[in-house]
Amino acid sequence: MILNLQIDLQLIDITVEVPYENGSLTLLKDISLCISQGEWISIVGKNGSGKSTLAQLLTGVRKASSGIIQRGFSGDEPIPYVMQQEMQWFGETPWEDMIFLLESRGEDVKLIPEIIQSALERVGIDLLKDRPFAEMSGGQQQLAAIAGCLAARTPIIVFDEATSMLDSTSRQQVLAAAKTINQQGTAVVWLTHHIEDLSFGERVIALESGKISYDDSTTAFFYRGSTFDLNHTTLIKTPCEELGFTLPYPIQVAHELKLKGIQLPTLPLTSEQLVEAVSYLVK
Ligand SMILES: Nc1ncnc2c1ncn2[C@@H]1O[C@H](COP(=O)(O)OP(=O)(O)OP(=O)(O)O)[C@@H](O)[C@H]1O
Repeated sequence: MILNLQIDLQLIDITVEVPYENGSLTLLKDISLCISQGEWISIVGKNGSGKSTLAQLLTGVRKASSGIIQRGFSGDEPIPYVMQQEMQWFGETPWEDMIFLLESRGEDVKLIPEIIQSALERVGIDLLKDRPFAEMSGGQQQLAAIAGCLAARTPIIVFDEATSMLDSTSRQQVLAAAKTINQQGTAVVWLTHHIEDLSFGERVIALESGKISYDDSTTAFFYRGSTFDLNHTTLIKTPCEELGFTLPYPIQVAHELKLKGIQLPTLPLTSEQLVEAVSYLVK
């Protein structure tokens, strides 16, 4: 595998077009972005904005019509792609799949069982190691995919609306497992239209009609530019609101407090962070 850990994965002026009726349809236009090793990037956009097309481009499932992709630290192996459904496996069970994955990456055969067992335990599905994927739930399959990445120490993984169909417990399990591999150094690209998911990463890229309309920090996405008049009418919207999404509840509360003249010591993204910021004020 060719890996250059110093170099970002770069998309430069990428356009994706498909044949449509008598001409062509542009799905992505002038996309330029860099992904660094170990980053967690959230890509957000409404239905049809081009998120899956971008995910397919990053994972190599789809080719660009024009532009350049420099794979940098992500190397030349296929990038794991976790979706709601129709995941691709090399074996019938997690154990078989991970054996294939590690052998194909040249891992020492004697160490493979221990590495797999440890990865399965870390994401909490060691008891399902011999269960056929066809008999596993969507969340269990996603955890199996994450265990594979953990075992193989893959440099990057792409999640495309992966948790949309999961109940809240499975969703939290998948997000926590994704955070584990990210902390271990795997870059995570998390595509979603669930605005609450964005608090897991520090950077947000927003897509609108196949173009990048925002690429900056998560905090700025929820707080930048927001000003109100005395009737609570928004004078300038945040990038999140500009995109047509409602601010998550803890962030709405922080904006309301600011409007009432109460400045929190930090800008919270989650309920837990809001509680912490308010507790600091009332100490
Ligand atoms: N092969 C194709 N031919 C014509 N239109 C296509 C094709 N593939 C995708 N599209 C259109 O391109 C747009 C972007 O699709 P894409 O699946 O990337 O969006 P998305 O942001 O992932 O949407 P969603 O959140 O609904 O999954 C959509 O309007 C879709 O209908």
